[in-house]
Order: sequence, then C-alpha cells, then structure tokens
Amino acid sequence: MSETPTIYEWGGGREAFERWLNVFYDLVEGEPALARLFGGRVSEEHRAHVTTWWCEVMGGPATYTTDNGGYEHMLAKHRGLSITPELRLRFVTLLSQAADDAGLPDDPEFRAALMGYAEWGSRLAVHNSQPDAAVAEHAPVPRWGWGVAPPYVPGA
Ligand code: HEM
Repeated sequence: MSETPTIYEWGGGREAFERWLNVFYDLVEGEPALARLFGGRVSEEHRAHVTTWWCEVMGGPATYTTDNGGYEHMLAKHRGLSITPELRLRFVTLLSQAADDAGLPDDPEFRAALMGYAEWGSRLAVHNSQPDAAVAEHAPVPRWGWGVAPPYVPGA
C-alpha cells in the first residue's frame, strides 16, 4: 500500500463502523444507567447518525457536516446530559468490547487510534454535558489521525 490508508478505510468502511456501533448500542441498552440517557432504547436514527459521525472523524465522507448539522448539532445533543465520569468509563469500555465482539481489525495501531479518539471525545462529552459548561460553540467535525503509531504493514 503506497499511501497510508485512513482509519476509516483500514477499519472496513461504513459497513464495519455500522456493525461495531450496533453491537455497542445493544450493549448500552443492556445497562440501565446508560440506557436511561437514551430513553431506554437507542433508536435506529441515533445509531445511523453516530455512525456517520464516526466515519467522518475517521477519514470517511464528510456527511455529518453536510447532512447532519455538523459539530454544533452533536454539541447540542450532549448539552445538559450531566454525564458522570463513571458513565463515561462504561461507555468507553463498551466501545472497546464491541470492537472485539463485532470483529473490527484488532491490530494495535488501529485499536489505539480508534480508542484514542473514544477517550478524547468522551471526555469532551462529559465536559460539554455539565450544566453551564463553557463550551466551544463552533468547530469543525474533528478528523482523527493514526497518532505516533502508523498502521503496521508487514514488509513495508
Ligand atoms: C467519543 C465519544 C462520543 C461521540 C463520538 C458521540 C457522538 C454523538 C453524536 C454524533 C450525537 C448526535 C447524534 C445525532 O446527530 O442525532 C450524540 C448524541 C448523544 N450522545 Fe454522544 N458521543 C460520545 C460520547 C457520549 C457519552 C460518553 C455519552 C453518555 C455516557 C453520550 C450520550 C449521548 C446521548 C444521550 C445523545 C443524544 C441521543 C438522542 O438523540 O436521544 N455520548 N453523540
């Protein structure tokens, strides 16, 4: 592979991210403390929107920006939720578990990039969800990168 693939491509594209997040939200629905934030069930619409978000962040099409309201819409959805540190940790743990259960690539570089963003984004979500939080009102949808460890390609 001459050019470094995006995390989106390496992960398997939208189909793989969709599979992963469906497994994740099924796990969320099994934990009442988390499920409560979503009204008990995580709708198909929410699953699809969040999949679109993740795909864009990981280097896929910029559809959340063009069709789903961009950063400002995501921010508005988290405001006032008062997410606790304990719930954040469960959220991130279930994302990691779901990546295993959904059979996403399990190479260390891919998982580090994926979960690096999960850590970063979920900590921002906690901050932004507190009452009267000082938030960045406007920003682009982030584009995540491979970080210090590019994908491992044998023989390259
Ligand atoms: C990397 C971390 C996270 C990402 C990428 C993310 C992404 C998103 C996005 C894109 C939306 C808006 C979906 C739409 O357009 O309809 C959303 C809404 C939401 N998120 Fe997050 N989120 C993260 C962390 C969290 C955490 C830690 C929690 C709670 C523990 C949480 C709970 C919610 C809830 C309850 C909604 C609103 C759902 C609804 O519309 O009913 N999020 N999230």
